[in-house]
Amino acid sequence: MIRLNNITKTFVLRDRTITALSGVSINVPKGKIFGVIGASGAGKSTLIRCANLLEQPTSGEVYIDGKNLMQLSGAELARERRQIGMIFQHFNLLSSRTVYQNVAFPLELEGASKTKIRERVSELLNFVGLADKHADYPVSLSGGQKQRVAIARTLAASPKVLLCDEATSALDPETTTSILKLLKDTNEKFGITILLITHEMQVVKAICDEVAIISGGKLVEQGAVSEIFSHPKSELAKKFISSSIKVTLPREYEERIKLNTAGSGNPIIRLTFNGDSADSAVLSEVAGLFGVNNNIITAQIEHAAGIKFGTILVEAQGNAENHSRAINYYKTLNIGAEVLGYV
Ligand SMILES: Nc1ncnc2c1ncn2[C@@H]1O[C@H](COP(=O)(O)OP(=O)(O)OP(=O)(O)O)[C@@H](O)[C@H]1O
Repeated sequence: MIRLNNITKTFVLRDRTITALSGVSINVPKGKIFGVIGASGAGKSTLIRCANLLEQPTSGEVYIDGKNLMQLSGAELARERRQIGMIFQHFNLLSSRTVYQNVAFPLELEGASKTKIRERVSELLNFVGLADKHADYPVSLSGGQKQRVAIARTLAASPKVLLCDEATSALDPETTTSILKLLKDTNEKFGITILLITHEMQVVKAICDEVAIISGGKLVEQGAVSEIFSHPKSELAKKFISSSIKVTLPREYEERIKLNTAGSGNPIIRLTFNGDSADSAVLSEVAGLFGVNNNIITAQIEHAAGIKFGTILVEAQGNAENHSRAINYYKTLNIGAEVLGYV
């Protein structure tokens, strides 16, 4: 549905030339949600803006639903762009229009009848959960509500494709979750293909089917989310994945490890689960097999595209010989086991 072919974009400034994108190709199948992740300055915004030619690539091709946008006349491109919705980090609502009038705007441009507008706007406001706010102005809405209006407005034009430019970056975590759910519902209910850019692996994990990782304007790695999470190849992919897992040893344990210079006692072990790890009741297994009981200190286990991964920090009890047997056993199950110290 969206195919960016060997896209290069250079910006020529007075004193230098910036290569924002260098030979980037991505292919987003119909009905999928595709995430592009990268750090600040990686080229994400430039890439998504190339997808509807808000930014004209220096070279390469942009196909939407089989049409090469770069070969279209101005009028044809304008028509095609109506099929490509876009939502932004800062919502871009019309402040002088009510919620209803914002959502009605694309339909008015199309010349739809008042009845058709009324029907469609009320359907969409129900869909985004804002039917009761129809007469309010954007200024009185929360960030999440504004983004809901922006999504409803974009859907009013019945797009085939939705481009999301850091759509949740200005929102708190709870609101982010609800907007991501709304995007997923939009994808499922209307079959809309979504291309989104983000700097957060949480967003990719929550709703994307496929992901591309970019850095310095180049594509580093791309594939199914389940594949990238289970077998990340690049250092950058590994870094983004670990940044979405925030498990740290409580200070009290750090102090105790520092004080225990003898290196004996109960080991504190970091168990790391990735897509290759056996999905078994491993903590009770090691208790049964080796007499090693584990006291869970802290843990974060996540799911992405059917893959379970994450980290558990445990204090292992029992004797030293059995600890190393248990550690070897974890390794046979592809569970990372690192001793952080002893308490
Ligand atoms: N209009 C422009 N003129 C000149 N340079 C630009 C322009 N737009 C982007 N760039 C440069 O291109 C590079 C990629 O920028 P881009 O905004 O695409 O990155 P990004 O990954 O979206 O970053 P962020 O997450 O900070 O928005 C940066 O070096 C940026 O300075």
